[in-house]
Amino acid sequence: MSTIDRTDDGGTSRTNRANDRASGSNQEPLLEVSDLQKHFPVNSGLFSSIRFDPDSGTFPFRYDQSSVKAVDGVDFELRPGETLGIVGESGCGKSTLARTILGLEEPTAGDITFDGQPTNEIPEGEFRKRTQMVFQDPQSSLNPRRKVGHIIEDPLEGTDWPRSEPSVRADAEVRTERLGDYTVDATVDGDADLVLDPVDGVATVLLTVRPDGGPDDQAIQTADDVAVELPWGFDATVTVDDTQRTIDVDVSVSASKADLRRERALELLEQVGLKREYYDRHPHEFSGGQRQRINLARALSINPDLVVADEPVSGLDVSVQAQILNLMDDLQEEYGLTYLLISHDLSVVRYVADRVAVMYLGEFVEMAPTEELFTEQYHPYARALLSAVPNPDPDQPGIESVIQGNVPSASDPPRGCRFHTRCPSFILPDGFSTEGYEAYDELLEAVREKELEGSDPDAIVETYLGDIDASASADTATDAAGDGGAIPPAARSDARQAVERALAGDWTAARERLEAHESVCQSVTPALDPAARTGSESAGGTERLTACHLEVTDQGGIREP
Ligand SMILES: Nc1ncnc2c1ncn2[C@@H]1O[C@H](COP(=O)(O)OP(=O)(O)OP(=O)(O)O)[C@@H](O)[C@H]1O
Repeated sequence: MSTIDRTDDGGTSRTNRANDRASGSNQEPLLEVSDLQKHFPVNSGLFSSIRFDPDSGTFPFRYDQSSVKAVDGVDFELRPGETLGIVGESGCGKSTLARTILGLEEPTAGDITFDGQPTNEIPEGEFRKRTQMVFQDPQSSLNPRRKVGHIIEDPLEGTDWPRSEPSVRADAEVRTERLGDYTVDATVDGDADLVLDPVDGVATVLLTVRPDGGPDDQAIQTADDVAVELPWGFDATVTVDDTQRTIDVDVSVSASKADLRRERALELLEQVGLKREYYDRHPHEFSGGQRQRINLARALSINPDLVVADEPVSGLDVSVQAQILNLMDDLQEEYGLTYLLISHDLSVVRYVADRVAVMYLGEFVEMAPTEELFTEQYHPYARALLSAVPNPDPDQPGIESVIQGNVPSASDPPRGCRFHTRCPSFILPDGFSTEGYEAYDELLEAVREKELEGSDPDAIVETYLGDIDASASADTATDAAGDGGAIPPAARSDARQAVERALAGDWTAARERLEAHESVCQSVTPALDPAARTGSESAGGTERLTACHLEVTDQGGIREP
């Protein structure tokens, strides 16, 4: 599988710019996401939600309220001009996170703040103007029946750009060239904001006034001797008062809204490396890379602050991927864009992201500056993921897992650390061998499910834990328990008592007694906290965050499950 090489043309300057951005990390965040959750109900219809349950009392049915926990408690900040990459296996919740941030999905819980304001308090139109999404598949996200120029203009129409606000005062900022003693007075009529975005309610029109033809101002006798340069869409009427040595310039808007949108689309086509003549063509006349350029032009048309790109180069040739990523980088520089970039392809994220968040089953498990994460991963899942390879099958994009076991269901994620069922660094409780703990855990699971068979406690304990000590190797047994057993005596004794309680019908007490010896990986959900190990602080001062009990700080670093 080929990957994008960061050292190709432009790579060095990109790295430097990323460092510059990192050094600006004391800026206020553009986006703050706090404990964000998005759960989808498993059953949406009334009848499909009703489940047979003989334990439900007189009416043996219950309402199934289970849900897919697609995003389940995500926190992060994104600073202006920064690129945060999000990686994780297929189905871990990346797209749902992006869609929820942009308001395309209603959050189940949590807060999203954009430029200091909760997004649910920002008028929808205003938020739409400042955020855009670049979709995964440029083939399907471009309407084949429409001209690309019109496709690029869509967001402009959607946000009613340019907005006509004749009441907005317009200032003409005059640049004069070689005009000596002349005073230039400029007034702007009408909808100056049609052309230039008003800032703080004042539209600014830059115009350059100079003598037309002659080397000095003595040549100015009439308006014909004055040249005025204006932005596209403006006209100027010039009057020269030679006795007072004043040149009056009246500026008016000459273009219609449609003209202005068209001009903006043409400019954008050029900016994304396409020709103005392409305006009238249709999407099928373009290659995949060109279509993604059109997508970018459309996204940028309304000058957004935040662009969320979900698999923006998926399915493109590697060389074209690099061109598109370089273009995104250039546009970021030019427009001061902030990117949230989702990709299953780790080389893509490495190429453009300043920081990377690794996502697993709806949660972030590690977040770090890109190169530091790629150099050393602190979370076992991040480690496993970075040794995985992208799936080369274009019909099945996603990360082909090299991690043992299946991804657990997002509607019933494991307790504690969600990765513990597949974790190669699972923390065994004191005194247990691996085999001993697996047997103990099976007994605990049977008690949770209320599925113990038989009535003799000793026989039941024997069934689950009986041959562990015998089958454990001498080394394992000695190392694990220190007393020759693979299950510590206290746990074995508690198991016996737990089974007795269960047989007496007190399943809760039985479960709690067994849980007293549970691994911390199962009993406690690790928080995404600064890693405890030396060097957890990156060179740029950004903390490396990791949700793993192996990285617990002195202050605790755990949160309630
Ligand atoms: N509208 C929905 N209704 C129900 N479940 C959904 C919905 N959208 C997503 N899901 C589920 O939420 C989980 C996360 O899906 P999501 O598409 O966000 O993951 P992803 O990481 O983007 O995956 P991929 O890389 O394959 O696109 C999955 O279990 C998915 O089936």
